[in-house]
Amino acid sequence: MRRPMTSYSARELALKVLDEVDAAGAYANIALTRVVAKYQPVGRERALLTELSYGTLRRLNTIDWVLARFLRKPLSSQNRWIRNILRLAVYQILYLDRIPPAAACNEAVELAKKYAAPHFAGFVNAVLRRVVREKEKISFPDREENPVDHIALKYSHPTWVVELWLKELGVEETIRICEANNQTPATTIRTNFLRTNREELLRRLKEEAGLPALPTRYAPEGISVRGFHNLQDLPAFREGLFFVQDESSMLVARALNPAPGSFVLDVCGAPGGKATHMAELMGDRGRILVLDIYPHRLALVRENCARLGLKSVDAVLGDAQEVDRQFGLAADFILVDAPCSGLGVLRRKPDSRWRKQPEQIPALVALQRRILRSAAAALRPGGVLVYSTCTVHRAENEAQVRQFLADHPEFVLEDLRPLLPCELDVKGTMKEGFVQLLPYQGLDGFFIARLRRLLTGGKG
Ligand SMILES: C[S@@+](CC[C@H](N)C(=O)[O-])C[C@H]1O[C@@H](n2cnc3c(N)ncnc32)[C@H](O)[C@@H]1O
Repeated sequence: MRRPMTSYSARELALKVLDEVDAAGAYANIALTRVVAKYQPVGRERALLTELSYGTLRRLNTIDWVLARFLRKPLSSQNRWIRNILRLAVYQILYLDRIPPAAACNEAVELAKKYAAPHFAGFVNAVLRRVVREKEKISFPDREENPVDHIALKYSHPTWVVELWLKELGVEETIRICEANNQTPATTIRTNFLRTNREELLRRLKEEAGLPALPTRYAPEGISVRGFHNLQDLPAFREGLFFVQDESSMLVARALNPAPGSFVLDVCGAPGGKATHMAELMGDRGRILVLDIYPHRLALVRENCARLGLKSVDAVLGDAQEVDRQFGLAADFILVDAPCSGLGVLRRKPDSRWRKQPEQIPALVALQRRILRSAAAALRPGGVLVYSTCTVHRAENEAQVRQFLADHPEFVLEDLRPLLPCELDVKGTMKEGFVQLLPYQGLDGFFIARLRRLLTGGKG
């Protein structure tokens, strides 16, 4: 067994992750990977490190609001090590029952001495002891009087995201989504049906790595793995037996359901999660052309195809807004897995909710509209187009598709019920041809719409 290189505790390593994110603007997953590579924590310490750093980042809004109650100077003007030491300790005090509050306080005091200066010890101790004493008395803004602040502070989400969901979904639904976004999601993998089957892969995962793995609920190729694991290090990964992918994402290829032997355009296709899935569903027969505007992401498509043993996928540099000029009426199936605001995958990336800005959205909506219009022109009459996003936002999803249909009478929505499990259909829209998947269903928040180009002219 690998031994830890150092005697750094999980809390100290979590502090290093928080500091990289706060001071250097690093992405949490990259900062965590760096810290793990350098200090090599193992087993429970490795799991606790992830829990502490990701948990603190997810709950940042709540933690900072709570701390502000106990500080005279704003948190933003505190010494940056002290700021993150306090955040880390408050996360443990408020959310981790298994860690005694005294242990969280004591270690915070030691970290303050080591990373800031010995004179901070008394201050850190006093603030945290007060948080422990008074935590039961903390009351959030009233839910009825001020639902935006109530949800943003209690469930730690940006105010603008809460406002958007409240307007579209109401209080109950918004709270359910925010709660789900604060849970650690399982990792899911997709069985490569061309090389193995799900039972066999489950057996290998158990035998080779002792992984607690279970079949996923909705996608017949999916396997859900709990806890932290270096899946990429497994022989089964290197042998191309699986691809790491969320279950929602697997359902997109199933909604398109391309026939073996057909020509498929995947116009925003890197790194090839859905393209490789489609190739597997097609028995690697036919041709799938993946476009993307980033060469380094296209290289990942090729790498994934090589590992999974797929020959029917080509990856080429191209702008999805211009496919109409290159492929007039040639494709049998088209996937538009559009760039989007990503509000459906906040549970996956703990710091992503704080990085997004509402000002970015109008340009995305306009880009999606141009991509859809251009892609549609490359579809043969009778062909099928699936539009998908990983967001929960009407303007990018249902409204985008409705606008497209208004502009393109030669397209109709097509019933998704024959293609996707009906238990997913919480809003009852699958018969109309689209579905909004939500994180509280246990998968990423995706939108999927299936459209068919009529054989002749328009509807009227
Ligand atoms: C949601 S991701 C696609 C994920 C991919 N379908 C998969 O399953 O692995 C959106 C992709 O669109 C690409 N993209 C953004 N603007 C584009 C454009 N104008 N033309 C083509 N691709 C674009 C991004 O680089 C990104 O890889």
